[in-house]
Amino acid sequence: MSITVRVPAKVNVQLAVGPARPDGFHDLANVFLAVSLYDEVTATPAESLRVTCEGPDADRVPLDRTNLAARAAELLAARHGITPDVHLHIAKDIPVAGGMAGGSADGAGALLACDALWGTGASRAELLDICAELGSDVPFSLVGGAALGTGRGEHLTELPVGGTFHWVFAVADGGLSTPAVYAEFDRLAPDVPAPAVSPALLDALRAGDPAALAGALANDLQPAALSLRPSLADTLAAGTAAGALAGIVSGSGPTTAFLVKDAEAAGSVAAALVASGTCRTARTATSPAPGARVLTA
Ligand SMILES: C[C@](O)(CO)[C@H](O)COP(=O)(O)OP(=O)(O)OC[C@H]1O[C@@H](n2ccc(N)nc2=O)[C@H](O)[C@@H]1O
Ligand SMILES: Nc1ncnc2c1ncn2[C@@H]1O[C@H](COP(=O)(O)OP(=O)(O)OP(=O)(O)O)[C@@H](O)[C@H]1O
Repeated sequence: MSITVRVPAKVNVQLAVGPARPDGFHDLANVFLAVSLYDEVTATPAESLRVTCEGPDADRVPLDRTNLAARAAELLAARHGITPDVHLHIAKDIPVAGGMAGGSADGAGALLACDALWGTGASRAELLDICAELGSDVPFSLVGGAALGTGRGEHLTELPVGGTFHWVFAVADGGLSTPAVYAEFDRLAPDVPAPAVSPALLDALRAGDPAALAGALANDLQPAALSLRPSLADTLAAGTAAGALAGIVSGSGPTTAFLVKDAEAAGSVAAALVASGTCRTARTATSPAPGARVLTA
């Protein structure tokens, strides 16, 4: 028997970053929106813990115990006195190291798949607790939809969304290291206030109004990502010149996200971005998307 779980990528429509904390993390006001690009994680009983991966970026995904899917299986098994003898296969469609929480998606997906396979019956609260242990973005991968993340991003409050938003994602060559981007943020902005969520942004989400959301998009990590990868400014310029309502670096980058008015605009902006030569490829998607879901039982 196998269990397959589908998990979405995310974009941060607001990422307000506070000062570095004593534990090295930063307090955030992090407004997550799940988008319709998905990884699938399949869990199958095996002799021992094993991870495999397929997809265009599969060669950049670690297959050892550092993979967040493997770590999720180990954490759940340890809590329930089980040996994590499972084969986890990742069908990867989310850009790797792109600021779209691909590794986090696989962690949440493996957790849900192993819970179903082993019949551990973990409560939602226990699953969210394990997700937070795996990484700051992992609880949102489980929950999906739209949510405000506080603390280091792991404390979630679900948010209402009044319509469908259309996006184009420009995928860059190579990745950016999340810790390196936060370190560059500290270097560029050593004195920052406590992070606060924007009421205008919450209103735009609730109304499902793309023009209002475009005016409220904000990512405090964007200057740091641009400092480490100056060519991202060309990608942002190409997307807005092609008619996007707004462009922003997705999370810690280097993927850039463009909000567009409808599906037709998404197609033309994606084509223009590819033709501009400022990105490796462009993907279209919509939001909100559901969180981690079991597909087969
Ligand atoms: C940039 C975002 O993707 C926005 O959602 C997240 O804040 C990053 O979340 P993540 O990849 O799950 O990050 P984690 O695995 O928890 O942490 C990786 C590293 O990122 C930095 N980090 C992460 C989250 C946070 N609130 N403050 C930080 O400073 C720390 O250097 C940490 O060691
Ligand atoms: N299942 C996984 N898929 C992809 N990368 C993984 C996975 N598990 C661990 N990693 C490691 O994590 C690094 C970051 O990959 P990931 O795709 O999660 O980045 P990201 O989308 O920028 O994350 P975030 O948006 O949460 O900061 C990779 O370079 C890889 O070494």
